[in-house]
Amino acid sequence: MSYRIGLVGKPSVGKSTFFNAATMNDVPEGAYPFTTIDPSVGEAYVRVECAAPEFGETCTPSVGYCEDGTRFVPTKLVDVAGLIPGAHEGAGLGNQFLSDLNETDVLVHVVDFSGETDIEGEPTEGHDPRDDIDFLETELDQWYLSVLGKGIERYETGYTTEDDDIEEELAEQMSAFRITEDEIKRLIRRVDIGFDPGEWDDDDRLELAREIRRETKPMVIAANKMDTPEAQENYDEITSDPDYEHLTMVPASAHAEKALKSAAEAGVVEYTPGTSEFEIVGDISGSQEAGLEQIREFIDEYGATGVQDALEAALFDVLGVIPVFPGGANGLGNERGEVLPDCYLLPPNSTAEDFAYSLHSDIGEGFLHAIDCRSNRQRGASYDLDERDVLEVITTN
Ligand SMILES: Nc1nc2c(ncn2[C@@H]2O[C@H](COP(=O)(O)OP(=O)(O)OP(=O)(O)O)[C@@H](O)[C@H]2O)c(=O)[nH]1
Repeated sequence: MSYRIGLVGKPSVGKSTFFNAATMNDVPEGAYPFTTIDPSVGEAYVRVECAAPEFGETCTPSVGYCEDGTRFVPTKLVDVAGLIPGAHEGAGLGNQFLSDLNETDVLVHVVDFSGETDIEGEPTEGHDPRDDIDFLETELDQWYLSVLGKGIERYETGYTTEDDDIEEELAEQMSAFRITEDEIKRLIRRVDIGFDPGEWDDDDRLELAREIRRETKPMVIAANKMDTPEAQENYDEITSDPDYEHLTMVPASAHAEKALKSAAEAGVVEYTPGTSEFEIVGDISGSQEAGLEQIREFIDEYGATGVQDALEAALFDVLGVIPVFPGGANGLGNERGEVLPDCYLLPPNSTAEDFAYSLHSDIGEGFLHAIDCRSNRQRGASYDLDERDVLEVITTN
C-alpha cells in the first residue's frame, strides 16, 4: 500500500522549499521513481533499516534505493494547496482544499517558527506560531462538526431505520473521513457523553468532532525555520505548553535540506538525506563554504535538518505504519535473483494474513501461514506484524 503524506501550511512558511527538498532526490541509477504529471504530487522517501545485512546479503531494491544499510522506501508527498489568507476571516477552508485533504493519510503542517510571517503569510515580527496551529485545527474541527451535525440530524429525524445505532449513522455520514463504526463507538466512550445524541450539548458535539478529527487527520508539526534567531524560544515555549502536548513537533530547516540536496546534486557535497553529516568534496566559493558551515552548526545542534524526520514521524510515529520485508526462508532472493527487493508499508495492527493479502490480492482462502525468515518460526494468520519483520508467505497454490 502506498501512503500519501499531505503537506499543508499558510503562504511563506517554507512549504515549497520543504516539498522541493523532500522530493528532490538524487536517486541512483537503477531506481525508478514514479512519474507524475501532477506537480503537486512528488516522490519522497522514508528510511527503514535494511534487513539484508543481517543475513550477510546485499539487497537489490525494486523501488527506492539502499544506502549504507538504510532503505529509502518511496512514499507520496502531496502539496495540499489552498490554506489561504482570508480563510480565518470567515471564508473558511475551500472545498477543494478539504477534499484534497481526504486523499491523504497523514498531514505534515509546516509552521514558521521564526515568528516572521503573520497569519496571512505577510512579513511581521513576533507572530506566535500557536496561532497558525490553532487556526488549522479549529477550521478542521468546524468542518468535522458540520458533518457530524448532519449525521445527528439524520439520526434524530428518524430518517434512517429505527434500530440504527448512532455510531452506525455517524460512520456513514463521515465515511469520507474513513472512520469505522467501532472507532466512532470508541471515541464516544472516550469523550464520555453517552450514546444518546439528544443529550449532547454544543461542547459535547465539538469535543467528539475534535476527537474524530484527531484520529482521522493525524498531524505532525514541522517547526520550520529553526535556523532563525527567535525560533528556538518559540519552540521551547510551545513544546512545554500542555495545550500542544497532543502534537508531535519536529524542529526543521527546509532551507538547509534544500541547500544540501542542491549541493549534492551539483557534486560538491556528499550527503545522505536525514543524516547528521555531510562532506564537502568539490570546489566551492568562500561564501558557499560559510553557508554550508552554518548548516553544519544547525545539524550539529538538532541532529538533522528535520525534513526526513518529519516525514518519518508522520508515517511511523503518528500513523503507526509497519515496514515489512517479503523474503524467503531458504534465502532472501526471489526467482529473478533479486534480494529483498521490496519493503511493504502496512497499516498499524496488521497481521500475517493482512500481509499475505497485500502481497497476493488473489490469495482467496489459500493462506496457510507465514515463516519468520530470521527464526524460521511459523506465524499464523493472526500474528501481529512487527516492525522490520522478514516473512515468507506460504499458500496452497
Ligand atoms: N530561515 C529560513 N527560511 C526559510 C526556510 N524554509 C524556507 N525559507 C524561506 O521562506 C520563504 C518562503 O519559502 P517558500 O518555500 O516559498 O514558502 P511557501 O510556504 O511555499 O510560500 P508560498 O509559495 O507563498 O505558498 C523563502 O524566502 C524561503 O527561502 C528555513 O528553513 N529557514
